[in-house]
Amino acid sequence: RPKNFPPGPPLVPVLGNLLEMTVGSPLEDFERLRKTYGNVYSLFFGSRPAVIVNGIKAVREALVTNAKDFAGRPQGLLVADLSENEGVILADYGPRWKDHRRFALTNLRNFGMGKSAMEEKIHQEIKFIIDTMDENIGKTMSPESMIYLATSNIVCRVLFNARYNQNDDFINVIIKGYSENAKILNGLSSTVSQSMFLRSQFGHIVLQNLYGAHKKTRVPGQPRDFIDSYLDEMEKDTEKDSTFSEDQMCTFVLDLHFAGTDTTSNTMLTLFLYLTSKPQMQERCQEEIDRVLEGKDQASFEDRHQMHYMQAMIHEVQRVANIVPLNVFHATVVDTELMGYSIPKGTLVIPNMKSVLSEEGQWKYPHEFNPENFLNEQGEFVKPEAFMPFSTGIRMCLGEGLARMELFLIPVMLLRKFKLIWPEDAGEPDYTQIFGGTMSPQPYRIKVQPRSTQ
Ligand code: HEM
Repeated sequence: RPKNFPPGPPLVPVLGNLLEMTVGSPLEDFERLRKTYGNVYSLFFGSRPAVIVNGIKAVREALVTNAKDFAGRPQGLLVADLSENEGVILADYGPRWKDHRRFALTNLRNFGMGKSAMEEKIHQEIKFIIDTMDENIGKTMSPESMIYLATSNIVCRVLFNARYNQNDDFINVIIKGYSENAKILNGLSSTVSQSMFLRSQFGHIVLQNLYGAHKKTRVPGQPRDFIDSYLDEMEKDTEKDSTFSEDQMCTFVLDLHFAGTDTTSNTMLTLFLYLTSKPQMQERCQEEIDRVLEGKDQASFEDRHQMHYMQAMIHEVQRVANIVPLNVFHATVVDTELMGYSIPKGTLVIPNMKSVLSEEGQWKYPHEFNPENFLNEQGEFVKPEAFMPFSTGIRMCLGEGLARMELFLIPVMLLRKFKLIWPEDAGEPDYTQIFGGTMSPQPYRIKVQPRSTQ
């Protein structure tokens, strides 16, 4: 270890600390090592050093106080190499990332994020979910593909001004590939061919179908969606060192679609798992929803301020679901310091989000599922500082506004109409998660009944 580098377990030649890690589920290893070496420690994956950052104090010092120093993405990991530093999620800190992040934020807002225009897009998709659930009344169903389709379509409406059906190629090829891709996004395991296949398929679909069609029908300066806007930007920015290009656009659009679909749907699926298997909590949400929405056709995002328990339930699910458990890996862009240790430029940095989302001292009930974690003594919704499933600092999730709208409107509208029942023959609910770059719940089925009050 370099001088004043964070401590860690002894190194084995060639392997470094790889023998310390359990393949497929390193989260418990990270927690065990934290107890021995403290909140900032180091591990060597082969010869590559990594610093694991735990607990709110250290995570904030890295990602907020020293935000720029820690805003890079590791280079030389398999998946980052494949995307050749394109897109936004894995792009290293620099002009290309900055331009595209700014473009994404501006256009998400222009196409409705945080506004009623986005609520409308979400409500249109909710109608399709309700139709699917109506068709399944009295039966048991797996909610997985229904939820994936809805979250994918909400992002597609913004990116391409389009939605897809269950049988479209787009959904079959892309969405099914995501569960594999999520596991390799951080380069933890290496189904590289899968990722390459996915990227080339997606590139093909975007370039051949969407891009071509957009080019023919667009009116410059009057963008209908992200792709039109990107084309405007490419025309505007004709300087040699422009960071906007056709190739770049493909990865960028894939990034936004992937980031917006996989995370949101796995969170939503976890929410439905808890709502279905904890009927008393479900009923308490429904009482609140009925009271606040009385006389209204549909919920609006503003209604959340009157729905303290529902909000607490959603946030508690996000806390325990810990959907992006090791964040997206960061890297230092200069020689810097963290909690008194020296961290050289280019070091891989892994913020361990679980260590914050269940940190003792930050939560009333750090180790159990309990919406009271987000309620004060008056029963009002409060958000503790340690709630950071979207990360924090200058690289934090740029789709939080959209995700929060979906995570509120979809369950509220469904709980208003349907009772979700844990099937009698389903056995005990299994809350253990499947580990990956994005965590997912174990597959489960629900039984759907119309609400008697409706
Ligand atoms: C529940 C849903 C979501 C969760 C939990 C989530 C979480 C995260 C996390 C932890 C990061 C890494 C931040 C960092 O590196 O410090 C991230 C990055 C990102 N997210 Fe999300 N996200 C969600 C939904 C979305 C949605 C809906 C979109 C867009 C449509 C989106 C787009 C992105 C993008 C583009 C990045 C990369 C930002 C950058 O590198 O500068 N996410 N997200």
